Amino acid sequence: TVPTSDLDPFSAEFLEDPLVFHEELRELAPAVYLSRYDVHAIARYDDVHRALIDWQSLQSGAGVGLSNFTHEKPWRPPSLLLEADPPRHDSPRAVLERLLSPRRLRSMESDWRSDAASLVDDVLSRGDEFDAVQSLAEAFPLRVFPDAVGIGTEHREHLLPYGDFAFNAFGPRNERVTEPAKTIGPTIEWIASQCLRENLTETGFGAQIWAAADRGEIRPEQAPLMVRSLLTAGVDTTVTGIAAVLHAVATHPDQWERLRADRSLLPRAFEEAVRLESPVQTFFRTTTTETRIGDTVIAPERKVLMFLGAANRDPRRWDDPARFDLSRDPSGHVGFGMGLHQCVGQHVARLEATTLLDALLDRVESIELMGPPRRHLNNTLRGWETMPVRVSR
Ligand code: HEM
Ligand SMILES: O=C(O)c1ccc(C2CC2)cc1
Repeated sequence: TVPTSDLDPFSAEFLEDPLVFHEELRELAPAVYLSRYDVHAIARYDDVHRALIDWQSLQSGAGVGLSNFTHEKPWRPPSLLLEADPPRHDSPRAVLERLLSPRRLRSMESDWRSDAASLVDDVLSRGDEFDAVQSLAEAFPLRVFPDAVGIGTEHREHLLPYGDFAFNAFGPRNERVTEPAKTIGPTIEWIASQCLRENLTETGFGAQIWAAADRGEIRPEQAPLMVRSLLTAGVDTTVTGIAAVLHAVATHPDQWERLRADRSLLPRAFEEAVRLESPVQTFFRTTTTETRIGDTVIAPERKVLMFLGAANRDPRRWDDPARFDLSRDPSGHVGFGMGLHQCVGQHVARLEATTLLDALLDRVESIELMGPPRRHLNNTLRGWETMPVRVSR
C-alpha cells in the first residue's frame, strides 16, 4: 500500500507551525500520497534535491502550483522561466542570469549601502523599539528594488499584494486565494502596465531586458513577461528572507555577537537563515513519465509537492537542523531551489539582506524580540506579519 496522509499543507493550522507535520511526512516515507489533493509529497532532503535536479522527469511547464496547466487555464500567462522547461526556458534564463549576476550588482552596492544606512538612521531616530517587519524587512526591499527594476514611482503599494496573491495562487483555491481574488484586479492591471517599455526608466533591470530584446536575445513579446517575473518574485520573497535573518539574529544573540566581530560572515548568515526558515516553503512539479520515488511509482501527468522547508531541516542531511549556526556550512540547502530553475535573483536577495544587516550592525549593539512575533499566512511563503524588537546602542 502507498503511504498516505490526509494532511492539508495549505491549511492555517499547518502553515502556522509546519515543523511537526514536516517531521511526520519525512518519517512516513520518501513519497507520501496526500489524499486531500490527490498529489504526492516529498519532504526528505535527498528526494527533494533529486526531484529539483531531474527536470526531465519532473517538469515545470505544467505549472509549479497545484493547478496542471495541461488541463486548467492558468490565472495569468505562465512565467517564461519558472513555468517553462528547456528549450523555451533557455533564452529568458540566460538573459536574467547575466542581468542579475554578482558582477552586475556590484555597481548598485554603494547606493544600497547608503540607502540602508539612511533607513536604519530614520528607524532609530524614532526610538529603540519598533516592528522589524514593517520598518526594515518591508521598507528596505521597497526602497531599493522597484527603483532597480526601473518602474514608476506611483502606486507601488500594489507590489506586496501582487506577490502575496501570486504565492497564494500556487496552492489550492482556499480562502487565501478566493478572498483577495475579489479585489486583486486593479493590482494585476497595474503590474502589467509596469512591464511595458514606455513605463520603465532607461537604466533599470526592466530596460536591460528590453535591450536584450533589441539585440535579438529574446523576442520582444517576451520582455514584459520577464519584467513581470522580477516584480512577482523579487519583493515578497526578500521581505520574507530579510525578516527571517532578523528573526534569527534576534533569537540567537551569540550568533549576532559573531557577526559584530566578523562581518565577512554576513553572506553565510543570510544563507543559513534561508535554510532554517525557507521563505519559499513548497513548489510542485508534474511527472512527464512513470517516476519512482522510494518504493512508490508515480504515474505520468501527476503533481508532486516538494517541501523545501522540510528538506532544509532533514536530520538525515543537517546536524541539529533547528539551530541557526554560523559555523555550519549551509551550502546545498534548497531554499533557493537547485539545478536548472535555481533562484536567478538570489544575489539580489543576498545583497539586500547583507547591506541592511551591515547598516544595523554599524549602529546597534544588540537586538532582541520585545514580544511574540505574529506569522503572515500564505500558501507558499513562510514569513512574519509583525516582529516587535528592541535594540540597544
Ligand atoms: C529570499 C529571497 C528568495 C527566495 C527564498 C527565492 C526562492 C526561489 C526558489 C525556491 C526558486 C526555484 C523555483 C523552482 O524551482 O520552481 C526561485 C526561482 C526564481 N527566483 Fe527566487 N527567491 C528569492 C528572491 C528572488 C529575487 C529577489 C528575484 C528577482 C530579482 C527572484 C527571481 C526568481 C526567478 C525569476 C526564478 C525562476 C528561475 C527559473 O525558473 O529559471 N527570486 N526562487
Ligand atoms: O517568473 C515568475 O513569475 C516567478 C514567480 C515566483 C517565483 C518564486 C520562486 C520565487 C519565481 C519566479
